[in-house]
Amino acid sequence: MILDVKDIRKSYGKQQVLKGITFQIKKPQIIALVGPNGSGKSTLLNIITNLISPDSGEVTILGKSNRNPEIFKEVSFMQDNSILYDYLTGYDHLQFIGDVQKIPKKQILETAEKIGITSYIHKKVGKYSLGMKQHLLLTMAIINNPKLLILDEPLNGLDPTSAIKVRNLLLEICSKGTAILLSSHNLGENDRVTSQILFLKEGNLIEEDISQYEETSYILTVKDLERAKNLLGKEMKKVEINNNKLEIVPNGIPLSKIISLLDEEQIEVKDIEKRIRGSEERYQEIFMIN
Ligand SMILES: Nc1ncnc2c1ncn2[C@@H]1O[C@H](COP(=O)(O)OP(=O)(O)OP(=O)(O)O)[C@@H](O)[C@H]1O
Repeated sequence: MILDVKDIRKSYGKQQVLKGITFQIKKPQIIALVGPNGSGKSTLLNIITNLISPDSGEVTILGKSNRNPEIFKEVSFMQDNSILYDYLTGYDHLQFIGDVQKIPKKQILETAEKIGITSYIHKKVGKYSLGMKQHLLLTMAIINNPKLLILDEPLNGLDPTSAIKVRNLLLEICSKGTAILLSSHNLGENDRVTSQILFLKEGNLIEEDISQYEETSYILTVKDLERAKNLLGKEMKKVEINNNKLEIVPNGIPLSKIISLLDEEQIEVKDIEKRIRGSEERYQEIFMIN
């Protein structure tokens, strides 16, 4: 077991932010923690990493209590950039962690190279852009090759190129045996890297596998709707007529096959629209946004 969170409760004054949060991470995988602003994501991550105490409940990481300082050799937490010192360089920050955790300089420089911060590593952090700070924070979080990596909004402030790079890096780190728990508002990005989502709603957790609800569908404008529906209905997971268009959930059957089936019956396709139902749609259902 990598992470075992049991019945965590936390209130600030009369506001009950977490009402009994329980979940586990059993194997290396990427899990996203999702919820509206103020839903308690940071509070939960801060409790898991023992930065704040819960009112009740327990967190066990790799078989040890999260209050045991030993675990932080194998767990990293990437927080927001307020923990950085403007008057120190990126390398100063990395060296500090390296000294505390006895990480060789070579490993520090290799990690910096991998993330792509080498060109500005000796500049003062006060001169860094938001994206450069995010990259430094990520380097700081992974230099000890943690077994559990916890990231609060890792893609915040990154341009698309950097976000893709970080996403690929997270997938690579995970494939080498690190479990990753991240909070993120970027739902489309989450779908690309995560296998599981923890939706935090009104202090409770709704835990879901993305594969449960991720679905590709095609909306086809065709000449002969009924005939097309009867033809494809036998082979596809779902075929419906909505607003004079054919909605198809193909269940793995490629679009080219759909087109050729229709073509064989001389049914003309005038337009095709692809829709991917992912965590964004699920988020709307859970948090009832119209
Ligand atoms: N130290 C504190 N004292 C009082 N209330 C707090 C404290 N920290 C957080 N809160 C309140 O607890 C709730 C949850 O805050 P938290 O920062 O955990 O949410 P979040 O989901 O991380 O939000 P965001 O997406 O905006 O970062 C909010 O209503 C917040 O105002």
